[in-house]
Amino acid sequence: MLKGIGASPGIVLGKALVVEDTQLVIERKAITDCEAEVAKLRTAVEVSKEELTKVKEKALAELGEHEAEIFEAHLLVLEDPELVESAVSKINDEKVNADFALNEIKEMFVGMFESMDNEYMRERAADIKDVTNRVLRHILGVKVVDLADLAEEVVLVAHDLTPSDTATMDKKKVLGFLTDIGGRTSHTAIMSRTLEIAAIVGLSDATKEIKDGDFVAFNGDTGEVIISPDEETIAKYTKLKTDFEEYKKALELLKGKASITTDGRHVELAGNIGTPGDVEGLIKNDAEGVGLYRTEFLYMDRNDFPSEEEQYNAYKAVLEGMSGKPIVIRTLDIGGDKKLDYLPMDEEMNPFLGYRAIRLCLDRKEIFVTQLRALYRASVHGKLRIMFPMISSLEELLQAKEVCEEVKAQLKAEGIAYSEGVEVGMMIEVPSAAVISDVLAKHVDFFSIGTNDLIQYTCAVDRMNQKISYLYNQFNPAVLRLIKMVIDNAHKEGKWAGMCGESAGDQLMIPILLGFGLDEFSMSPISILPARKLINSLGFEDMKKFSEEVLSLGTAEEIKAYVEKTFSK
Ligand SMILES: C=C(OP(=O)(O)O)C(=O)O
Ligand SMILES: [Mg+2]
Repeated sequence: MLKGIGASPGIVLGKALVVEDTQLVIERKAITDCEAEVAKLRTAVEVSKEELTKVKEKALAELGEHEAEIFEAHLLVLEDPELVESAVSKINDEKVNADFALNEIKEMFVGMFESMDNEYMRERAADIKDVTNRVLRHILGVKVVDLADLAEEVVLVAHDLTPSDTATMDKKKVLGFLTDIGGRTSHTAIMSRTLEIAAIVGLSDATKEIKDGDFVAFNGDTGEVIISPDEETIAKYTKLKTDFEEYKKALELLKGKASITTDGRHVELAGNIGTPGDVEGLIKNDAEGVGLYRTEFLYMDRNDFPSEEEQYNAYKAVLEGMSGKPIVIRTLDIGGDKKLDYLPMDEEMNPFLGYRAIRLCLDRKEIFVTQLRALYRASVHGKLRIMFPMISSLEELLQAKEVCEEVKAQLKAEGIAYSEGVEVGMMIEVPSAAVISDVLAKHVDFFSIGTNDLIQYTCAVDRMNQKISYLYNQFNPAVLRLIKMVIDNAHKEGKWAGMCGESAGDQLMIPILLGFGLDEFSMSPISILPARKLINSLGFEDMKKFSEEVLSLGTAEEIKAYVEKTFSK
């Protein structure tokens, strides 16, 4: 049995597909039949082209133009005669095997592009490497795990999954994810919840312990994986799976119902998304709005900044897709662990404490202005709320708001329409902002508490570091006091307070947050109906008392135990 961190609920029984970075072994061989080697190369190129065309069409249909662009770039590389014909000449001139010839040409081009003083060209090197490796695998007969074209239903086992893996894979065939690294708030974990695919992350050596084709059973809630389970275990997991499916059916009945406590307090249950494509999941789960649209995904996996028009279209799609429900769109939160290939940044000792998010946007104002123009232009298509990430002082907030005013003035001068009703708010994820939230509340329409970062900054504990993850605890009394303070300060100024960190959708945190008076809870779409079920069963007045008791406790452990004891009833 393996134990990791339950990242996305669900009971899964299925066959494992271990996604490894297969090392290609390429040797120089003297050959006599050049024609046969050239044919081998050409066939492999054709097969790769067919594969890429299929993947591209699929990405275009399911995910949109931007995701499909990666594959278009790969196809262009294969269609470039320079690459393939150079390899053909090498086979004929030097009498060498096809894989060796292609690999040499690859190395030459990659070296050339990598040494160029141009970010875009350096990026091309990665495309050439990727696509030629695909061809090489075909020449060598190395099994290519094409996540977009899976033959049967599988449980993906990987060291980690990249954003392009999760973007391109065939979601209908993927029963679940098991990864070696990651925590509850890592990319794979967030993605698995968005896609509603059961997942366990942080398993340490799942890729070593689980062999390709092994039958596995796992529980995405508890983080337990059983490799080659016996009959009794299979029966147990099958029963759990049925129970889970019944629970999901009960949740279905809550669609269209209000999120209201037994004594009549309404709250808003919104969803967190990364791309316009995620709106479908929100509608399916009856979200009452979007509480966090992480726009950085628009900027990732590409060669240059997205244009104003491209951004406008993405924001418009979300606003329209949610038919007038409120949509909080967060301005670019890049830096820390989220890097852009085309935006070179200095090495930093502490990237999470460094040049990121609003700091970067205020410094590189042109990036910020383009995004804000797109946002205000899109505002006429729905109910937009703009939110700034990582604000740590009043000065930063005022500067960011000033840029909004400049953008509005620009649009007005150009005769471009925007809505006057756009709310402007900020995330509370830095302790200094929480501490002066009484002052900040006067200048915003709302706060949204980002516990993922607030916990790491309050407790000085890196949210990605497994070794100290025992210190990363949402029940930490210091964190809870800050949350309560922020909500109270918002309310004193007549503003609303929400939360878009992972804690907002946590069944053990919801009773406390409700008692603190949180107005909006924004979470992974799959957590919405379970949250509604819970809230509908709780009394606001009872939770107020309960949360006061929680605040009187001294340690995270005591608090967690107290919540568990109270709600296990
Ligand atoms: C929602 C948050 O932002 P992110 O997870 O994108 O850093 C947070 O910090 O809680
Ligand atoms: Mg954050």
